[in-house]
Amino acid sequence: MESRRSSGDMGRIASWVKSHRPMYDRATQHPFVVGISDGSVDLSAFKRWLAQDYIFVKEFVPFLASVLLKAWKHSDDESDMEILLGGMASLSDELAWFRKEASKWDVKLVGIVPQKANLEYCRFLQSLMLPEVDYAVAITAFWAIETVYQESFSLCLDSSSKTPEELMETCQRWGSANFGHYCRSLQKIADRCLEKASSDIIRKAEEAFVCVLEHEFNFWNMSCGE
Ligand SMILES: Cc1ncc(CN)c(N)n1
Repeated sequence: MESRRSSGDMGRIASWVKSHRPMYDRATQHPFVVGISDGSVDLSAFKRWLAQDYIFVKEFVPFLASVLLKAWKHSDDESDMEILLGGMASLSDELAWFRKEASKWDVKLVGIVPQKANLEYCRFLQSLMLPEVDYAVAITAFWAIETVYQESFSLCLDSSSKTPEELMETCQRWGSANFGHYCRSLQKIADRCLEKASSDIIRKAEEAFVCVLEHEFNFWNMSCGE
């Protein structure tokens, strides 16, 4: 994949969102999410997503720990640690929320087998945890993973959406303005790291971004039962 220079005042991340727009939209406006926002979602798909995402989030914790470790070792800005620690605290909250939500929907979380798309996504996370993966690459992937959920679930909070009341809490968790602010902080960190990165690291970060979009799309498809 060719690495492009970011154009004008646009940061590297915004330029990638622009140049990969079709893939970005495919990941952030998936029929699963559109179904939540227009009220047509199949509740069995929602329950499948809930159980599979719980498995994913459990894997996401060590991934974020590896990003934190990289920030501690390589970041030149102390506020990165603060932002990432805040992210770790919300993951702890998120896991508790999954358990509560699962009991509300009568979804079993124990003994659930991860499906293929989930396994592949978790394997990708594990590959990014390796110490040789640069901080700029890992933080770009982290930003992308959080942002896909932010963009997706914020769709369901639009004034024109018909999101069912019982799914509003799910949508607020990732679609809220607060979570949006957090994602923009991650984007700033990623842009700052990429500004100083070599062309090889920039190329790897762009590849990681594209891989996240692909995995997120597959994850939604899996949730729909495809
Ligand atoms: C698959 C997936 N992608 C992103 C997120 C947001 N942390 C999540 N919970 N699950």
